[in-house]
Amino acid sequence: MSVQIQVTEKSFLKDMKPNTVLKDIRFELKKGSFLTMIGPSGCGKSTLLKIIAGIDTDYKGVVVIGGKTIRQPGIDQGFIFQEHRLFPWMNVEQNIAANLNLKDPKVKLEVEELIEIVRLSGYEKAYPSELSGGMSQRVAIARALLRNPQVLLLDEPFGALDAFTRKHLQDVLLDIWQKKKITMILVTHDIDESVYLGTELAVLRANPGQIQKIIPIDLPFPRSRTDSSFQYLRQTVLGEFEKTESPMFANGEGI
Ligand SMILES: Nc1ncnc2c1ncn2[C@@H]1O[C@H](COP(=O)(O)OP(=O)(O)OP(=O)(O)O)[C@@H](O)[C@H]1O
Repeated sequence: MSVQIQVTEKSFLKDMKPNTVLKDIRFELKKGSFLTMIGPSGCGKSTLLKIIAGIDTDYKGVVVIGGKTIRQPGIDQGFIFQEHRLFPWMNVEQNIAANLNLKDPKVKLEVEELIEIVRLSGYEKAYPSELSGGMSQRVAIARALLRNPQVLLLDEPFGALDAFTRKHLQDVLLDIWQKKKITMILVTHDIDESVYLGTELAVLRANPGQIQKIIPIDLPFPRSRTDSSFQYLRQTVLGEFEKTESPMFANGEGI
């Protein structure tokens, strides 16, 4: 399903006055795109994601997913947070099924398939306390996928993980994206991650949050971080960062 986003204005109250956080954000994604989004802290990335998810409806504009105007959260918009938010009293398969009945053979089969896709076979009966952060995040991803979302929205999903686990989960996510052909929108603070995953990359600037540039990432998959074309795109993204004039970008690290 295609995604059309038009956020003409989003404000929050600050010191009793409206403070414009997002302004004139307009873009369209084709079905199966993978948009990565980066920008300085506080530029409104999470707010934009919540608007697309239908969690925040207090803004001027419209979000249309597959021809339907989004006015509330729904199963078409899966949302993955930085922390996994699993139920501690449920095991892996119960967490994935959540409010769906695991005794239903169709649900059970789909849960089993997803456990394989997110590479958690053997951990079906494990509880969140027995899982690493990366494993827990894979459970959260499987739970969202079971609802067959049109769009999967991911807010810094790997931000709390170590570099090795993060790289592994990036490949798991790409695998899911290729198998399920879901449109993905992922917010990250990591330039490498944004170039490694995205088919297009949006750089946002702050005060108010606006799109600085949308950069197409035309590299074939699987991608190699050491390729000169990868490095070239990384530099292009860095150049756009510097234009956002945040001192945090100056050393070329993550944001
Ligand atoms: N519920 C709220 N009430 C008031 N202001 C808010 C609220 N949520 C976000 N803001 C403000 O909106 C701006 C954008 O916040 P948001 O969390 O979307 O930024 P972000 O780009 O995701 O930041 P970060 O990269 O640090 O996570 C910030 O100035 C923040 O203080």
